[in-house]
Amino acid sequence: MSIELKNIAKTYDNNSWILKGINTRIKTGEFFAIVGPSGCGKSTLLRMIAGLIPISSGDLQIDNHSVTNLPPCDRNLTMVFQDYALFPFLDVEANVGFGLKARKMDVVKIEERVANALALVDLTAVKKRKPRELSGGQRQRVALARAIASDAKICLMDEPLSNLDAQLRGKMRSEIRELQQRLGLTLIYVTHDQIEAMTMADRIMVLNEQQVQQVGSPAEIYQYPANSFVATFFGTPRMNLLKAHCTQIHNHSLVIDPQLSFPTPFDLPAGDYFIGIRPQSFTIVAQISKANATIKNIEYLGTEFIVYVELDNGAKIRIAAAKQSSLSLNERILVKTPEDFLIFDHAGRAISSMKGTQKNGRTTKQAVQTAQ
Ligand SMILES: Nc1ncnc2c1ncn2[C@@H]1O[C@H](COP(=O)(O)OP(=O)(O)OP(=O)(O)O)[C@@H](O)[C@H]1O
Repeated sequence: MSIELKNIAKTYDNNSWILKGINTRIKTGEFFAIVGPSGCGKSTLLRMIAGLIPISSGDLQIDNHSVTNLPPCDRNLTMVFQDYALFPFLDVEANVGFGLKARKMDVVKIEERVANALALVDLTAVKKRKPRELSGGQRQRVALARAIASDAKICLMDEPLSNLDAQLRGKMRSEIRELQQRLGLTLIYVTHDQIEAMTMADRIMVLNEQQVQQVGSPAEIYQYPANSFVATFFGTPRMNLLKAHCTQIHNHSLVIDPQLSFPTPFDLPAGDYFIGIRPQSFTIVAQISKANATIKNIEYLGTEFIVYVELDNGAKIRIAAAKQSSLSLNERILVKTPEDFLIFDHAGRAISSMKGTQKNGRTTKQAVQTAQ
């Protein structure tokens, strides 16, 4: 079942907008993540889709029919909450079958559906236990089983893994993804965790400052972020964002002074910009004669080092270095201009991915030069 959000907006007090102009179409069978920082309105949007709170303006359609004014029970969807919302006095089986019983479904049919759902999430052995007798991961699975048993084709999940430890979160991520695929669910998944969104979703909607910043596949969002907010929200460690200035240069040579200089393959008007560089895109050369930076801190992460570097102009950058690197604190190094970088205008809007880009085959007479 597809879901369409048409110009949806929300205000709680008729004064300030929590969300505005939210437009998107979620396709049948899609795993769609809604991501953004705390307080950006993710849960509000999900609750409006569920019908738990009213939509202030705009229209919500499921399979091309408006459901904006329908109660939750008529929207053919189910929801998994952050705290799982299990009844403590009911055992696992009764929790999973609760909604079906409330819908007055035939008892034999309920038993069959519950048994199937519990088998799918591997909980048959603990079906007589109360929620307090389960681990966090098992409680999470009961909530999943309840969603599965409802047989709704749309499932909404609000930070369902945030109460679990890192190891279990990793395991549950792939279990949820696998279930979603197997059952052909249209799944809308709210999280503030960019890694969760990147690893699970077919497409991601990034929310910030009341608005949609970008909708795209994980690869599109990572490689072609629409703006500097999206660029720095995704990726670990965070993308470096350096203030830059574009100057006219002469004789096709590039302005190097004082630090890194970035050749732009097309003309840019003179002015202020930001250069975005992933920490993995830098290379460091331990070459004291041409050094342009100093190592200020080194973090060992097992597979790589994160090296915190200060360029001689005072700009601070994060560099991901291979674990074989032998670098030491306060060492003078040469940071080379990376080939792979993004350019944003002064307001943070992406101008272009620069890797391999060449407009009209022309050599540029401009360079974007980092400034502090
Ligand atoms: N019932 C309410 N009345 C008034 N304001 C509310 C209400 N619920 C949420 N808000 C406000 O709406 C904004 C968005 O809240 P929401 O819970 O949707 O954000 P979120 O992105 O899900 O945050 P988090 O990741 O921290 O859960 C916040 O500023 C919050 O204070």
